[in-house]
Amino acid sequence: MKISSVNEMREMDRAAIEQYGIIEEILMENAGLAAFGVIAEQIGAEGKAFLIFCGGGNNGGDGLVVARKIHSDGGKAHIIMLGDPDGFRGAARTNFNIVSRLPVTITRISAADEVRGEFERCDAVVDAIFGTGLVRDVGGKYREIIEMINAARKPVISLDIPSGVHGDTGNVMGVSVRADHTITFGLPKIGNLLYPGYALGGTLHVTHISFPPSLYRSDALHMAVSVPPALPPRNPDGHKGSFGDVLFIAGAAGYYGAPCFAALSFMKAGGGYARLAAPASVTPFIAAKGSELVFIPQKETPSGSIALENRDVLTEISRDMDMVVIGPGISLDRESQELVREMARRADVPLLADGDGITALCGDHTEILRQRKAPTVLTPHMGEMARITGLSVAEISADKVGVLRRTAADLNAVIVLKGAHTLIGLPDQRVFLNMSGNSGMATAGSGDVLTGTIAAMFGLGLPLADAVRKGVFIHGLSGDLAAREKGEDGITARDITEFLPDAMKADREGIDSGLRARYTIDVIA
Ligand SMILES: NC(=O)C1=CN([C@@H]2O[C@H](COP(=O)(O)OP(=O)(O)OC[C@H]3O[C@@H](n4cnc5c(N)ncnc54)[C@H](O)[C@@H]3O)[C@@H](O)[C@H]2O)[C@@H](O)CC1
Ligand SMILES: [K+]
Repeated sequence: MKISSVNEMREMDRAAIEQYGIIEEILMENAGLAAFGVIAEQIGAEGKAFLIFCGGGNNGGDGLVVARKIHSDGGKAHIIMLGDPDGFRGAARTNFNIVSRLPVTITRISAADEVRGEFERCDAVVDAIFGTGLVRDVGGKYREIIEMINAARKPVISLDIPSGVHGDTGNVMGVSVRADHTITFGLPKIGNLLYPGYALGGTLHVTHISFPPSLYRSDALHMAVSVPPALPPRNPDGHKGSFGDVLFIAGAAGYYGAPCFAALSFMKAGGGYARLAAPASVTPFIAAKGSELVFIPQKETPSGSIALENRDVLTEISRDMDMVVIGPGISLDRESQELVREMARRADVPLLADGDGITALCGDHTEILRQRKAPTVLTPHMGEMARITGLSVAEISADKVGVLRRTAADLNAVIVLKGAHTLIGLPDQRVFLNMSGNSGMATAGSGDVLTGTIAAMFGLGLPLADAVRKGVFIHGLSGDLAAREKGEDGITARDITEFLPDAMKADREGIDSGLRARYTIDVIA
């Protein structure tokens, strides 16, 4: 499913109206009707009392449609007008005129306290205060009302997006409604799916409000929920080289975990042949944990990191590889950092840089990436993304998708921006949002497991961009399977690695309905 920005959704609304003559009243009716469907299913309508908080824009207009439907189906709708109804235009005005003639209570309030007592008498709250038109931080009576809604402990249904969440970022503009269900219109907006917005929305439902598919599936929409292609079948006649031959250049004195998790995860996720080039003195420690790996002990710097003088041998080996992974635990040693850059210049096979490997390629050195002929994959977390782009974390957070899109295109790299709902940016400007995974995976070494998993997907034969998306998905699935067994609190990188075979099996044989529901977005009429 595609994901839309606020502007793209405005453009779709405009196109629906102008190109197809689907007038605004129809769109708003569809929106309200779908929302009412969820309300009827979750709460019921007949004999139930609802508080419907409406702002002064079209989101409020949607709320008025819901109020009409509730009334029509035998429920009690009490509309609380926060905005000025004189400001309603178009379809919202039409709906306000209708509800004004119905025996529906409309209370216009200037202070939150005026409705404090109402919450006790209602069965559920409809949040139609702000939608995609939210432009500044929420304050004054709006803030108080939102805090009151959250404190009331009644079921809350948000229309389009929880009021207070920004549609393009998922960030909270001062304060936000916390909903049990959100019905979003047309397509999910970025803010419905990025945290914290995603978590604040409860269960997300999408209705296409009768847009034709040519609009909501348009190629002009660059962002989508990541649904990676199926795993290629394993060749029954294959040998270890048929499932990927990957060189991992990783590790330093004191950093045994990262190289070990990266290379072992590659094996656990179905990869064939992992060669690990780690400092000679570190190799025996890793070998004790992973005798399945093939070791290429490296000459060391005085600090115990991989020395630059290994570059020719590593370049030679890289020629026969399907992929080179560089960076997990490689340290910030000056020589090792230079080695990363040298390998990025020299490796003419796909290169995946992670951790300290990314650091080596930031700042003035990004030019090396632009000049690479073979594909590059980078797997930064937010801090590393800040280093790559020269922006602050706050600046990225204010436009995560835009920054990712521009950077992937600029560096001609596939960039995995790690976090809850990891984003994958491709050089052709497309951005995918991954739905698997959980908070327990925010743990040391988790990124190294991801690196190995992506390499394995490539080794199994998926094209690079698909392999990256699949790797991100399988990594999250593995974490979800681990969490189901152990709970989210205690998951370690080792658990994520250990569950990779189960994740692969589940992916091949069918993911159970509980998890599948979490990974897909509910579409309603
Ligand atoms: N054709 C369309 O455009 C459709 C739009 N729909 C609804 O329309 C919504 C967008 O409508 P609008 O663009 O009118 O915007 P909203 O209804 O989201 O809100 C805009 C209103 O809130 C005010 N506002 C913004 N931030 C504020 C703040 N921090 N404090 C106080 N007031 C603030 C604005 O001045 C404006 O009056 C969507 O989210 C969706 O719910 C749906 O009806 C479907 C069709
Ligand atoms: K809302």
